[in-house]
Amino acid sequence: MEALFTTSSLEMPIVITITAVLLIIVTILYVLRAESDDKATPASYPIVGSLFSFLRNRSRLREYFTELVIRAPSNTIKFHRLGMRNAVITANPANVEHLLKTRFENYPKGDFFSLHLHDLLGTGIFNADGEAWKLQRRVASYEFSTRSLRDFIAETVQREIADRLLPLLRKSAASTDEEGNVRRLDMQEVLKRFGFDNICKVAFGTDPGCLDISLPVSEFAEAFDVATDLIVKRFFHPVPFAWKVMRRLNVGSEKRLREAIRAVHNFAEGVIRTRKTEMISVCAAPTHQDLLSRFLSLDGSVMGTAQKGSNDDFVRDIVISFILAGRDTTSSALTWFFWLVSTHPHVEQQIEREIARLTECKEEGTSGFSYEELKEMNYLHASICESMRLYPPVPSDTKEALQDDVLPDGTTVRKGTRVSYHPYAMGRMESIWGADCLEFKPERWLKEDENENGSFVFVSENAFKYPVFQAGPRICLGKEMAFTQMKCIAANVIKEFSLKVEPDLNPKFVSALASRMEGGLPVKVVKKTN
Ligand code: HEM
Repeated sequence: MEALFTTSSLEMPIVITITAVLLIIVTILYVLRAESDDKATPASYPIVGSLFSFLRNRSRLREYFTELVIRAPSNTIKFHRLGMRNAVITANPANVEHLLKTRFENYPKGDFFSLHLHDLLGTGIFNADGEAWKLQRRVASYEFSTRSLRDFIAETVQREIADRLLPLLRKSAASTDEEGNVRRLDMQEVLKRFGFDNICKVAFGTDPGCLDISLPVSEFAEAFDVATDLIVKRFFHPVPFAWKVMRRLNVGSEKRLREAIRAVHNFAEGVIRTRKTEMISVCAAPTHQDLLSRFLSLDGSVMGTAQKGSNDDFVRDIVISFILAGRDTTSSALTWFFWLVSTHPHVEQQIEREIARLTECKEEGTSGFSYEELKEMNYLHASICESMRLYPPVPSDTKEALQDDVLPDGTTVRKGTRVSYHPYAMGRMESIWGADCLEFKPERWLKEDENENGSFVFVSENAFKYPVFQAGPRICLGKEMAFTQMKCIAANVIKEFSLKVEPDLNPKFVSALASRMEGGLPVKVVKKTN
């Protein structure tokens, strides 16, 4: 009895104290939240920041951010998260121009991004700022001149299409199951393999032969896949920087990542050694004029100004960066494009008409398309742009402020803040695209040709309203190459085949370094009769 009495006499004050403390905390949180100066900021609390909002929306973060920025009065939100720096996300074109052009020097990729990707990319262009970036940009730009693009289409893309892609699709069209139905093919996987073969030829002059299913799967391609998937996980870990501890202990995903990176580096270093020997034995005249040769031909002193490690490591990093930048972006764009075309038959018909018009004067037996013919395909160009508006291969991109700043819409940015622009949200904004912004309408990119009755020409959109390829000094270096390659594939496929998707397919947009369709794009390949 006495003991009981003693306990309850102690319990009461404890309960009261805990309740009072909780009430005070809740009140402080509420007041601080109400005092937050921001427009459509996710609910934020001291110390934990917007952690609860993120946890609640963790399975749909991109959609959540899209809703928030579209709702925000100036299409910009601010937040912070436990253990992370303050962050801003904007879908305001004036802010995007400010970040990517006007105050370009104040918004590099920054340490946060670079730290996460350094093990795989080192100081390659995709992960570099300052002098290292400038040098790579200047040297690599020759690889993307009009002349190089013309050769690239004729020698690389057309060959991959004629020798591998079209035979694979013909085989698929003829392959039936026990009930006589055409078997389905994962078009996303096919396009991904095409992209990898292609970019390896541009960067290295080597052909991993991923699209040739008679060859064994390339170890390099496999290791590259594992390495990129695992390194991206570092950004999405629930506990920021937990990956660093795992890396130190060499356990779990970090152990597998280390092995995959080793395999990627070994392969790249092997190619570099072979090429150097070739260059010496043919008196410094490289047999291939690809990115690798361009960088190996540079004077060591030029490289020395831009990098810290050995020249060979630097060249290796550069080449790997290019493979990463050019690998999944075009396949992602084309996967969504083919799905949209197959669900919008009038768009497919318009593209067919455009191809027929351009090929009617061609000599009998001439196959493929020249660089000039591809340039004239305005409707196809508009359809690809329209598809990337709704499904951008890079749905958002982040910079880091070097100094305090104020964005054109008045948002204050503290030094070290991570500022992202959001092409995915921007492609869905009425204020930019009008009331029909959620519809797939290639026509919005076309206007009547003043010189030719009944013809239409493509009209590009302001790059800061449509930053799908980024914009300003760091605009995607492979933009023209990507368009020529995508148009060449699309025109060849649509000319010969229809890709049929299940009518009730409701694909999910997921993103890592580049976006993709969850579960792939299963299609029935049907050969056209014409
Ligand atoms: C549809 C296809 C493509 C899209 C939408 C796209 C988009 C982008 C974007 C948004 C960036 C900026 C990324 C960042 O700084 O974080 C970028 C950079 C870059 N892209 Fe592309 N890209 C595509 C295809 C290609 C291809 C085929 C190549 C060829 C090699 C390529 C090479 C590069 C390079 C080298 C950079 C870095 C440029 C720099 O930092 O100066 N891209 N791209």
